[in-house]
Amino acid sequence: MPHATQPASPRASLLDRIASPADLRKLEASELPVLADELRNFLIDSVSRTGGHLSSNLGTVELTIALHYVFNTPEDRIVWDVGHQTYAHKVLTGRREAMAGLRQYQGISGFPRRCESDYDTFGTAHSSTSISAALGMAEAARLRGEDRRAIAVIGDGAMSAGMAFEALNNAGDIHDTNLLVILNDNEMSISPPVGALNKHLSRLLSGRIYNGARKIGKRFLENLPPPVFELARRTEEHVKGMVMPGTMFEEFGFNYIGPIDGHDLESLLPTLQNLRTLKGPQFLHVITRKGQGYKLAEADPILYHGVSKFDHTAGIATGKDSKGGGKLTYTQIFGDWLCDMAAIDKRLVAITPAMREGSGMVRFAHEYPDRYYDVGIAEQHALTFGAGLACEGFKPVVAIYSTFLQRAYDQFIHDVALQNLPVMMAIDRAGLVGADGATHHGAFDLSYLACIPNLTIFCPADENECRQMLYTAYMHDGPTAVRYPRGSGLGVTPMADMSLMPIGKGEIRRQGKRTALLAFGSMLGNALKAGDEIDATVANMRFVKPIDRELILQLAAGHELLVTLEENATIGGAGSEVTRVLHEAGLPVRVLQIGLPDRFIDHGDHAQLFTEIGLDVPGILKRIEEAYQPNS
Ligand SMILES: Cc1ncc(C[n+]2csc(CCOP(=O)(O)OP(=O)(O)O)c2C)c(N)n1
Ligand SMILES: CC(=O)[C@@H](O)[C@H](O)COP(=O)(O)O
Ligand SMILES: [Mg+2]
Repeated sequence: MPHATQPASPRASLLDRIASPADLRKLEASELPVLADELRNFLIDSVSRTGGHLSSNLGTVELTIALHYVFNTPEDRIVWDVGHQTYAHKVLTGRREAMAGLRQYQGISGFPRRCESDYDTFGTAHSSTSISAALGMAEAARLRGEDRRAIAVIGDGAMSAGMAFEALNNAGDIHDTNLLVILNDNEMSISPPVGALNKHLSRLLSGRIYNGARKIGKRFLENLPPPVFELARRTEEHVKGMVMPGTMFEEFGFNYIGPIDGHDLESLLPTLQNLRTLKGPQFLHVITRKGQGYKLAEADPILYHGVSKFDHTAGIATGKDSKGGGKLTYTQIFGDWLCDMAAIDKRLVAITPAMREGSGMVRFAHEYPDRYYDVGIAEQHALTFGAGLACEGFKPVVAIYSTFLQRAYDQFIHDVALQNLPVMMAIDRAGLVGADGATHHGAFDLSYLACIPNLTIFCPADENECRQMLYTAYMHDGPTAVRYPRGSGLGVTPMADMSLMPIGKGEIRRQGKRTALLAFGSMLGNALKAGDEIDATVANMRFVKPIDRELILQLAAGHELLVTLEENATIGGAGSEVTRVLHEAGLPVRVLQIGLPDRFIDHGDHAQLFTEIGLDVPGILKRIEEAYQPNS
């Protein structure tokens, strides 16, 4: 079954013949394993040049080929969950050349996007949306009397989210909806899978022998006329009930088939061909391997889940930090602080919704396994679970990416903040994240958090401030959020000692004239540089809530123009808080709000994106200069 391990061949002959799935369908089925080799080699080479989500893509090469070969795409709709496994799909749907610009500035996205191709039926990147979206498409076809299929391809990690179950619950109840759910089970999330669902899937895997026998039976059953088929199917369920409990997917009303080997085209093709003819909700369980065909990724699928550019013959040097360029990252500062804090306070418990590596919790998980909770892709549950722990006197720290916190908004308001519970959120990836792009930028957290009562919001401007703020937030008796960006900061080495910071107090970092720059968090560095250029006052505001009203009024009294700087949407963010304070005080000072514009920002290098939207130093200076123009 395993095929390629070598770098890309420059003359990938079958691949050369494919500009679209229509070309793919002209190949003989017997040629497809060779195509899979070529495609896999191409992906290894291509991702080594651009960076990207390697392991998941290598695991879905055969499945992608089989789906486009059997189904009439794009008429039949494939919805890829998360969409981090769509590189083979991109190549087969006319974007082979464009892969050179994958995740690069102005290049194609690392995820499916409707604006990129007709074959990208639904934009994804936040997980567990595929079944809902595909169900909507299947229902649209049914309502219009159109004969086409909708297929959701969802991973075992993504399957653990509540939203996937909400969709199953709905879909299994609509008997004549032509929905096919394909569970791509590689027994991995980003990290090893967790939870009872995972155990259920493992039990299904261990029932292979039974299922193998069942598959043969199914081929026979499918050739029977419908009434006899139905009777036989019920008999089969009865027999199965005696052998092993029904799969939970059958209990949800799906016809469950599998598990089958997702790298074996000889199994995949006939199974999909059969499924294509079946009506009603179908569920196919395929087993794949993350990193399949690239030995280094097979051996360490976590390291190769998401990679920067690398030398594919040597692989990624383990331990190389691709996010901070060799400097200490905010994520590492959080991870170290968490362990230090846990050592001095036994009440500390830490929660991650499936982001152990990305959130810097590997060491904590190892050193404090009893106080570590990976709850799966379940942001909503993570917050309310933390609230429950806090009710009983524990001190939960929920580490969460800004973009994924969007999922848990009501849980934070209703379960944490309203009850004033001391749940601390360590919000990583706040601001622009770079190559993942619009779906992953932490663009909105200040806007959606600033309006919530009881919450204290910390914006560290450098690494040491981050450590001290994490400590201060943890010690605070109420809900707190510390937001910090992806990667490294100004390079200020954190002090080992931890001390409380005065809550709601900013500081003046540079005294100048005429213009005052009010920097929030990650914008301090550029504010100081811009301040030097024009001899402006620079304040490190530190808090968005409570905001330092006294400092704002003081700056307003001594300057002609206040400029707020934040790596968050300008609308509703920190700058809006500043203008609100000034408005309430009745001060007619001019304010220029600089932050993320009112549009979704694409992927690309962080510095390029900053230049594009004018958050770099020249951009800031230009906006200030314009503000002083007579008619501005
Ligand atoms: C709502 C949400 N939370 C977290 C993530 C981060 N994330 C991306 S892929 C992934 C693991 C997905 O596992 P699985 O669905 O099994 O796919 P695999 O990576 O194994 O191919 C996670 C947690 C996300 N994309 N969306
Ligand atoms: C697809 C997904 O959601 C994650 O894999 C994400 O790309 C990780 O981002 P970081 O690289 O910033 O951890
Ligand atoms: Mg998986």
